[in-house]
Amino acid sequence: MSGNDSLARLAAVIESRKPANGGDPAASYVARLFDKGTDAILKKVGEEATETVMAGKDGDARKIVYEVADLWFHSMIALSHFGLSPADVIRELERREGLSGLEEFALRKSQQRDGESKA
Ligand SMILES: N=c1c2ncn([C@@H]3O[C@H](COP(=O)(O)OP(=O)(O)OP(=O)(O)O)[C@@H](O)[C@H]3O)c2ncn1[C@@H]1O[C@H](COP(=O)(O)O)[C@@H](O)[C@H]1O
Repeated sequence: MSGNDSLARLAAVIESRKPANGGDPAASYVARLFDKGTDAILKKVGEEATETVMAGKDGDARKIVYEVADLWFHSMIALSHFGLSPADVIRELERREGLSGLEEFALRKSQQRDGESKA
């Protein structure tokens, strides 16, 4: 079983918790978060990112995995809220495959300079 399969299965469960798909805030954590709306969803992403940083500072491998799982889970709820899916993120990572971050940075800077000189 690949990680992509688990992410796709979780994404389908998250999708099923949307109000339009009959998600019940009384019975589901995900449905409750969708019901609370954008600010609540983004707040959870921020909290879990902070908790990931704290776990990293502690250097505790078990805690890091636990907090990153929370962060991925809440990021997936945010993606779904905005009509996106893990497949969109995976496509973007695949697009970047083999392109060094330093090369990409240099390319972006030169495109910005070109844009500025044309303006
Ligand atoms: N992977 C998760 C998952 N990870 C974390 N959580 C919940 O996310 C909530 C927020 O976590 P926090 O650590 O912030 O804890 P908290 O309860 O807010 O408390 P504080 O720390 O803020 O005081 C907790 O209630 C966790 O149980 C999750 N809830 C659900 N899932 C998956 O989503 C599926 C659907 O869940 P329901 O919509 O609830 O059926 C489940 O079958 C799981 O596969």
